[in-house]
Amino acid sequence: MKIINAFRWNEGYVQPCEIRIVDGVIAEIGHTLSKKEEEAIFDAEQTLLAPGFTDVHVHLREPGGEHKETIETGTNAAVKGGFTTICPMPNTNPVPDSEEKLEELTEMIRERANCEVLPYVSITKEQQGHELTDMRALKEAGAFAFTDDGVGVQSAAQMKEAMKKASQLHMPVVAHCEDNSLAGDGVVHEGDVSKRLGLPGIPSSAEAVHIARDVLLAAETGCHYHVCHVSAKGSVQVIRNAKQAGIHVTAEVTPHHLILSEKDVTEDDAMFKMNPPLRSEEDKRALIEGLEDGTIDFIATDHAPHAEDEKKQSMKEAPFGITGLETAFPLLYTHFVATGKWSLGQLIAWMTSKPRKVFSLNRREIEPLHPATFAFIDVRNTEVIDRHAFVSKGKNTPFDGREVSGIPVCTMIDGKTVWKEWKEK
Ligand SMILES: NC(=O)N[C@@H](CC(=O)O)C(=O)O
Ligand SMILES: [Zn+2]
Repeated sequence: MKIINAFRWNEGYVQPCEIRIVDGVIAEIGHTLSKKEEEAIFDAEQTLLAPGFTDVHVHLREPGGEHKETIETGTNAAVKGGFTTICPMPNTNPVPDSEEKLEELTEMIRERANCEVLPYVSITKEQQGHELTDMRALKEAGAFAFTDDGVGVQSAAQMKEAMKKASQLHMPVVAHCEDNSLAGDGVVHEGDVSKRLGLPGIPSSAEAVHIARDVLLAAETGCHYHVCHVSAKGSVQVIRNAKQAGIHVTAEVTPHHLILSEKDVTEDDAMFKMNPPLRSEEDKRALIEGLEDGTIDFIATDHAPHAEDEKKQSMKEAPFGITGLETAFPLLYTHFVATGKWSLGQLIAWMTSKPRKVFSLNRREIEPLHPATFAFIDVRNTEVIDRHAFVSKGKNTPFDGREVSGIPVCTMIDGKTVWKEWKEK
């Protein structure tokens, strides 16, 4: 039994609060609680309490890519960033595409993870786009959802078949939307930046065409269709129209697509290489507007760690992807909340209740009977992002050197402290 003494966002205001935790669960909340003598007080140093964040799009690289990240280092990065639930993508080696492989992965997670990890499984075997996985068996083995993230499902017929099965199983199909015939060998957005740097471009249509195709298939099959990392204005328009037509489509956007654009890509620097690429200022504005009006449902990081030597290569050579777990909240807080564009409540919802609702996960609120699973945020001090200080193995970020506030300094899961930056008094 202990009492946390902190602040929380409540009915539109930041208010001081005290929370009594009994057996890892919130038992009572109030302005000042009457304390029993034996109760320990956890003084949260005037930090702000949020429910632990949920990120439904991360790459943990284990098995097969342990030089980039492991379940242990990736979940450490998660809890350092205030995340307590993360969903790793199946583009690992091997791909979790069978019951046995999913069970092996689940066992690794049980042994090595430091937060809740809900693994995706693939839509097609080895994510090759040839043969569908046994979706029913995978659901029964505990899959979170189906996706071939890392690549788009190129065949419309195959996507339709997958959606039909997923719909019968009441499981979402989660899509990395990219038509390879349009994306070609592009490495940056096709537009100003590809011309400026003389690099092959990925047009916005490579994404929007897949989304347009898929929302029609979702309408036909009744499937819950979720779009990964939306990056383009045309994609937002297609999703908005589909939602208006009553199609069950949901979507996520990353912090980097909300904060950066092709304008920030000033040289051939692979720290700015990710898929989908940073697009135009107009696209960025459409993403922000789409999130604000509910067309885009929530934020996901697409945490994509890579090794230093891989990302040292040129744009043409280096792999796509940047890390996100340790920088997401501070960047978004600094950029949108500290500037008054969003309320703290909006940002917290886009990182907790909204993704959890879309994927039918248990609610996480700061309310009695909910688990004591929190992110403690320091909103008074600022810090400079130092990629070398990341606990993730991936140091690949375009945000190195940025000054931020809103820093997660402690994370608690079921009443247990799993990450803390300040010293016990
Ligand atoms: N987003 C990326 O740029 N890269 C991801 C793959 C993906 O999410 O598409 C990766 O696995 O590295
Ligand atoms: Zn992807």
